[in-house]
Amino acid sequence: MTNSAIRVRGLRKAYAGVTAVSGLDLDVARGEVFALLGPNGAGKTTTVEILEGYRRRDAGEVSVLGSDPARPDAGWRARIGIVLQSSGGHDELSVQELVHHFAGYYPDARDPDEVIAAVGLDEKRATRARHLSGGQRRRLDVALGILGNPELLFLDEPTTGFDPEARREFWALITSLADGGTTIILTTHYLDEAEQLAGRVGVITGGRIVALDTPDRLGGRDHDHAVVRWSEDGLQRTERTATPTALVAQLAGRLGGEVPGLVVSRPTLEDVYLRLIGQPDHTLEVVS
Ligand SMILES: Nc1ncnc2c1ncn2[C@@H]1O[C@H](COP(=O)(O)OP(=O)(O)OP(=O)(O)O)[C@@H](O)[C@H]1O
Repeated sequence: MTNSAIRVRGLRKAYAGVTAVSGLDLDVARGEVFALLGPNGAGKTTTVEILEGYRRRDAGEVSVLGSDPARPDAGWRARIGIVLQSSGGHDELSVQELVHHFAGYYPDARDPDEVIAAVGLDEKRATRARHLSGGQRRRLDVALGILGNPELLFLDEPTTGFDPEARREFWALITSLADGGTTIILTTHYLDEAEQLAGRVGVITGGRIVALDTPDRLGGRDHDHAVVRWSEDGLQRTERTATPTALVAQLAGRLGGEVPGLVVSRPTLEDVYLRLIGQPDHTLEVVS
């Protein structure tokens, strides 16, 4: 068995003249949690749908769990879990009924009751799907996505609409799946979510990957200069420097000890991401 979960070379897809994916290459190893980031319309969903076997490509080579998703068979499908951006249906069934019902479709299903507990819906087992809150409905989607014990799980913007506590609980669930060896492809607009969950992130814009690395190294983030802010003579000062420690020591000497209003910051994943997709850097804009 190869160590590759996903291998993509030169993937292309256009819709009636609109290029959605334009020569995308990607490798994801088994056991990785990989986040795909990018602005609206970048080509994430198109790429993921091609990987899932739900959309035809125009050109390129694609292998997912060793098979071409353009020719999916039931055995391959059963090895893949999908949590779509929006879901619905079966609204009159209870959580328990739904999860037990869908478990019957998989050759190697997890225990439905354990799955309900794992997504934190134990207290809602008897509740009809249409009476769940948005965040609870999303948990149910995840329950249905992991029910077949997939080797590869696609999560499309999984925590949209979650409250902060629910997001943390969801992250813990995803981490436990990853610890158990599930390969996870996550698309998200939440940079903190990518940073928390993903071993590597790929930034896609204009239908191709423009940067790919671990969250702490993306776009040269680990070598980026620090921004030092402080107050002096009634003014807010800001300086970007490769040697923040030396600058702070110099300021402490000049200002006679404590440096008023001192903040030293490195670019966040969001700063780097915005730079990569061509948005202006605002980190130096606060000088007054
Ligand atoms: N079914 C379709 N028919 C025509 N054009 C489409 C179709 N689906 C997507 N597109 C276009 O393809 C491009 C890529 O869309 P895609 O949905 O893959 O982007 P995305 O990165 O997933 O965006 P978002 O973050 O908004 O979900 C966009 O310009 C979009 O308008």
